[in-house]
Amino acid sequence: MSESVWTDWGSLAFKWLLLVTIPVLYYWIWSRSTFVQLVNAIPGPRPIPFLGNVLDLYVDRDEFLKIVHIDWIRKYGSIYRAWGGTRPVVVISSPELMEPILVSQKLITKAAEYSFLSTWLGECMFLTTGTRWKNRRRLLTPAFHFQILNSFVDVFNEKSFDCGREFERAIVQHGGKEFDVFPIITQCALDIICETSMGKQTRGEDEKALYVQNLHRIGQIVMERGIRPWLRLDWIYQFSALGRENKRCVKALHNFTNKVINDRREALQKELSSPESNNNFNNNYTDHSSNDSLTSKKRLAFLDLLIAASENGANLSDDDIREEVDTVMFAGHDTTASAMTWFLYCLAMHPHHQDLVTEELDQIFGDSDRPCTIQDVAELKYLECCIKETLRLYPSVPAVMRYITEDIHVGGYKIPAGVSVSLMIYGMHHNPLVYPDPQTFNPERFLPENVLGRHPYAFVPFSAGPRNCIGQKYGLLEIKIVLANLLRRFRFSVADPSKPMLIPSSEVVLKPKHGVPLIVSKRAAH
Ligand code: HEM
Repeated sequence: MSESVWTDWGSLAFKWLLLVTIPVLYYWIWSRSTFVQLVNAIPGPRPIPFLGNVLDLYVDRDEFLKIVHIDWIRKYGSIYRAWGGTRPVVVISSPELMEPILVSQKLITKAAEYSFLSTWLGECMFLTTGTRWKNRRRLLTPAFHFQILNSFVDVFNEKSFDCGREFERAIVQHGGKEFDVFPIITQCALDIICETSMGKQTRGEDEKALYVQNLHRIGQIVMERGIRPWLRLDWIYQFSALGRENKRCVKALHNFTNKVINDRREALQKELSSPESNNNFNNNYTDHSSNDSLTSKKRLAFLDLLIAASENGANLSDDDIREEVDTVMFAGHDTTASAMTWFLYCLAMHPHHQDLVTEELDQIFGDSDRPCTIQDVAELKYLECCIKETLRLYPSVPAVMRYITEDIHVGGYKIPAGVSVSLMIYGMHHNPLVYPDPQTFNPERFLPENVLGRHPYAFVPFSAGPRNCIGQKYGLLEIKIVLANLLRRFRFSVADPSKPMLIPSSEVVLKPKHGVPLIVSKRAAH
């Protein structure tokens, strides 16, 4: 063998040695850094080099939820850490430890994991931070003012009556047997957000079905990407099957919202150019940061407010508008649809509590078919307890995450800047130290006398602090009116009440993995 062959072999072996040695050396130095030592001072599952705890979490979506929200909290306590490759996440599940992070005016930056949503939602209010977030939040807050919400009550009633008619059709179609109620409720919630916040929209059934299908899939894609660290890298992700599917879903979702915006612009143009128009639209847009303007001018609903703002000099491009519309279309119906579906499921599994809700409804409405009013809503106390207990057991958003921008101390540990913190709403709501017998559906937990003494951050389905849910009041009002109208007319039950309660699938919004099959029957005299 010639000398040059040996030299080639030698240089190849040397290159391989370097290729292995450099990452190992880098990892060894990194693992001794103060950052890693501080994170590892917090208890948590044992990580393996380079992969961290990824293999522990390479499981099905419902199994994932059980591991991170139940098993590891039980094992390591209300604060634990886990490694997604070389990225740490500190996981918190007690009200005392969550409070300082939720109320902080500084810790308002979303964790890097949210960037998986950015091909779809761009730099919308939900994802962005700093001045951009503050400006957007201030611009959009008036669209959720109680005067606006009161004007939506008719739509909430009308759409819940439509939903009732869908249920009647489905009862006949399924011969009185079980059927999945989730699609019917989702349709109702989507119609409501389209008609309230987006102006009157008449979107076709196929179009809406396709939107919901793509939305559902993108929620799953984001979770799947989150538990595969190699897919965090955009240049790998975009060529992967999941990345290509992501692109297809986003295109379809944007098509839908672009049509929503264009149709509304056209409708407004027609209104403005009609002889009866008194050009209220542009006159009604004001910078709501001044209190005078709050009282002096009529308010605009969400999309009208965005369009008016862009036409009146606010710094809002067409993409900016689409991103906010995408966010509110999704956040404003997927969350309420999930909450209403889980509610019907909980009452179907617990007929005694359903009886108490219907007794309350019968006292207020009797046999009348009249719509539900804001005054009725205030009287529906037991219904509200059941809604809260549903949101405790099945919070539509199971966790919120923050990026820690400066070192903080929580629970006796120093969390260094650069870490992601996950605030486990689902985990805390199921933590036996916070709620005794947490798996049991018990709406009495939310009677005023039983709430006394409970930590104010023990129940946070809408998050809390500066980045809480902007649509909280909207969502609760919608849920109450729709559910009141449905329970006035229908009874919900399950074929086999002895089955254990369903475990949800961990997605951006908590979903029933295989739908929620219920038996729906018409109540006597309704
Ligand atoms: C059951 C109903 C709802 C639940 C449980 C819920 C829950 C939440 C939670 C937990 C957050 C904080 C997310 C985070 O920090 O990552 C949030 C934010 C948000 N929600 Fe809701 N939501 C609901 C309904 C709605 C509705 C009806 C709308 C709009 C019509 C809406 C719009 C938003 C927006 C725009 C944000 C981002 C706020 C910001 O970052 O400043 N939500 N929601």
